Amino acid sequence: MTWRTELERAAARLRDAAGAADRAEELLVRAATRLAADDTDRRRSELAQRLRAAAAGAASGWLGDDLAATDPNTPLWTETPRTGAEAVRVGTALLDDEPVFPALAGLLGKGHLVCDGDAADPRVAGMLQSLLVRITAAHPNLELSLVDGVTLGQVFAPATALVDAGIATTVATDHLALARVLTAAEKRLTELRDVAARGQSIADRPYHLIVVAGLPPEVGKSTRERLAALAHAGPSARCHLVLCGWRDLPHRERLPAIEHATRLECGDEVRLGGLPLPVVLDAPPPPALVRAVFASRAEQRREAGELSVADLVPEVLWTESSRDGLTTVIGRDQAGHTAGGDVEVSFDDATPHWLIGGRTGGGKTVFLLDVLYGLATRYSPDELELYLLDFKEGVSFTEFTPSALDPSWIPHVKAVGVESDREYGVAVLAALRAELTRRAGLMKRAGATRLARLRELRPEVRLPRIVAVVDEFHVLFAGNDRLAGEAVAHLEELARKGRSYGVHLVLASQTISGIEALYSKKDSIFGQFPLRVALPGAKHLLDEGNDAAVESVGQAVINDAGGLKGRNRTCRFPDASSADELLARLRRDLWARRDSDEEPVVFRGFDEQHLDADPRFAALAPTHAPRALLGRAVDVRMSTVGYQFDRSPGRHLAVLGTSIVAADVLTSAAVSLARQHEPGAVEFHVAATAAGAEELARDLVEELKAAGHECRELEPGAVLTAPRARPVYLVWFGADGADGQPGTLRDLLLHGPATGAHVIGWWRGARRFLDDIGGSAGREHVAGVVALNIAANDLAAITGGYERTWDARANRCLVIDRHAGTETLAVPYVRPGRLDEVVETR
Ligand SMILES: Nc1ncnc2c1ncn2[C@@H]1O[C@H](COP(=O)(O)OP(=O)(O)OP(=O)(O)O)[C@@H](O)[C@H]1O
Repeated sequence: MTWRTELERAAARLRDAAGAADRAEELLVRAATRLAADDTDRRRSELAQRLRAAAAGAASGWLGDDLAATDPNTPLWTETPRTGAEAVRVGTALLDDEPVFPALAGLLGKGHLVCDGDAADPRVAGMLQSLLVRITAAHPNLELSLVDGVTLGQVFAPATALVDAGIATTVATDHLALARVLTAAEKRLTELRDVAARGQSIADRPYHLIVVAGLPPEVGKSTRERLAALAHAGPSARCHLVLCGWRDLPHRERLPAIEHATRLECGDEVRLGGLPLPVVLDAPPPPALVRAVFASRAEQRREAGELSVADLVPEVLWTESSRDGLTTVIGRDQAGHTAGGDVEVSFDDATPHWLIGGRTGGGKTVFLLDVLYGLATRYSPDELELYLLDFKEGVSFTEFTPSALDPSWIPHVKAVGVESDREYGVAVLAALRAELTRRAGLMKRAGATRLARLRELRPEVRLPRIVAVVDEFHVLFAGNDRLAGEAVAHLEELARKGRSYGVHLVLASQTISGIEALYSKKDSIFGQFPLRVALPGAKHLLDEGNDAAVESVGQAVINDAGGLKGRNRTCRFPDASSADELLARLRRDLWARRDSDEEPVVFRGFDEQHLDADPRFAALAPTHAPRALLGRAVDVRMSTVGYQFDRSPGRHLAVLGTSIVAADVLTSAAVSLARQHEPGAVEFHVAATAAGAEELARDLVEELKAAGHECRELEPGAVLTAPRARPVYLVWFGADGADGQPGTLRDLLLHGPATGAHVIGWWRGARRFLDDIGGSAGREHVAGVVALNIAANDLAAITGGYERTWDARANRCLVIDRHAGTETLAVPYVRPGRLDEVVETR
């Protein structure tokens, strides 16, 4: 073959390989006719030059220049090369041992490069290193997976900076790690293909390049077939391979075909694709250049990739309308391990409710904080209200409430439960359900079928969308008791109707059983949560067969179709837990714009409640219907729980249980009653027959006297016989045994109220109390009971013998008013510091 034919063919191959050197052939033909036949050398060099120029057109700058001559300070490209620049230089074509033009292979955007030699061959190693520098310098948005089963990662050692910056994965050196690379690539591929199938463009997604410097020795048939399948499907999903060491071995079955590939054969001579000329592969680039390129790309990526909560909040606060839904940015798309576009999540007709799952420490709290700050900055409190419930130990939502250090709060937040009781959770759900009913009524009357329409018809009515977050929601179902039943009923109703009325639920759980609990309750509930957020360790959250998952904290799979395969989006969200200052600033900005000073109700299950801190105590004044204040109800507003005294028979109060908290309840009752009587109008008799209560009784006497009231301390033996000149409250610490005069006690219970005499007594033993009041026949004589640490069956005996579910626990009491027919779970008022002193026993 003459050199001319060779060059002509070379030009043709060059065009094929690079796809953009089509002018080369044309130039060649023109040159050949113009030049004299005997002017061989000149013609040859001119043709070679033209070929070089043509090759430069196909792969210029970082993709085609001689790296040995490239200045390390040459700027990296900041934009992905245009379509048509798919060629990259791998070496130089030789003619008569002279380098004539760059040898190019079509790679990103075109196909794969497959080489029979591996990185154990220094020629291949040099080429790979050079290729990596070229591609890294030319592509700002690239994902790399590196595999080296022959030099144990040595060939990629210079790329450590890329690994550190998350551009490349850790080099896989064995077949297991290779399998992981393939699994990740397959997932990414499926995800992108699904996006494309939905008609969305994937042109802005990063390329994924898998560079295999040599296959690990254990690689079997299935891995080879997976590689071939990836090669087949890869280019349409921006995935490309550089596959070295791909050669048939003796006594092994033949390798599967790799489609879309340019072949590189590394025998004595190196041949590239159909190029008829031998090729000398690129040598390793100068180390200074490698370092400069990798370090500056890594730096750029780190800067671009840093996601902050600031990226989630709008520049101007509260500009959005929630008429048709709520939408916020949660993070950046990440189909692999590099950053992409913003990912939005919504509460709207398509995704009215969300389900979030992930293991402990999987980032659930941080994800929720990101969402809540994103929403609270976009929508004003007239557009959005928040109810936040957390059933575990933790401080997740206290972030939104006033504290000793920072009096600000997020004005959208109506109620926050931290380590809430299930009862509190059920109360919040019940309140939301009542709101549904209210909205349903409004809609009916207005003739609207959608919230958006109702808002148009009744602009004067405040109708914010409501988002209720329930963290560790499965706690609600624990026990499978009456409360669990109520919780399920509320959740079902809210999930089913919330969409129409603008009430949205976010249920989160860190346990598999949490999700299963919901699933097993009723399929219908589970199906009402179309937006699924799978954090690391999430199980059973997505559809069977949808195995999308993330492993690193800070990432989430977001699926907007009830977990359906093909609707996953992998995203990265910022770490709100390391943005204290920013969050505090946002909170204060939002707070400064509030138009109401109503603080969120904060229910912390472990908090003591103090009478002095209750504004309703401060507001007490003399009245004809005095009410003893006893504690704060476990309800949405944490209402004050009281017990009213009037002249009807049985208006007495018995506090039952061995806990010293009973003494505090008595004190609160007496002190609050004292405020409701003019001094001199009533008398307080205080008796302490329970050991340990003397001091408390004395303190009470002091306090009542200081308030100007008549107050007598009664001695044992004279408690029931002391003369009563005017209406009297007998505050009795330790009434067990009725001071040896149960008959007198019964008489007082029966006739006292008519003359203004009421007993407020602490009985340590429930059975003793029952005996003292004359057994079950005397039940009606004491209408008020505060149950502390007494057993459910004892309480049942006192109140009427039916089955009850009282679950005695520290810092809770059950306030029963038999006349009013009410039973209220409450946190009793205690003396400050009381809970630090006592270890309650049942
Ligand atoms: N997006 C993120 N980027 C970086 N780190 C994060 C991110 N999200 C969470 N983390 C880290 O993980 C830690 C645990 O996160 P988080 O408290 O949200 O987990 P969790 O799932 O709520 O755990 P638990 O349920 O045990 O409270 C955080 O303190 C934070 O350091």
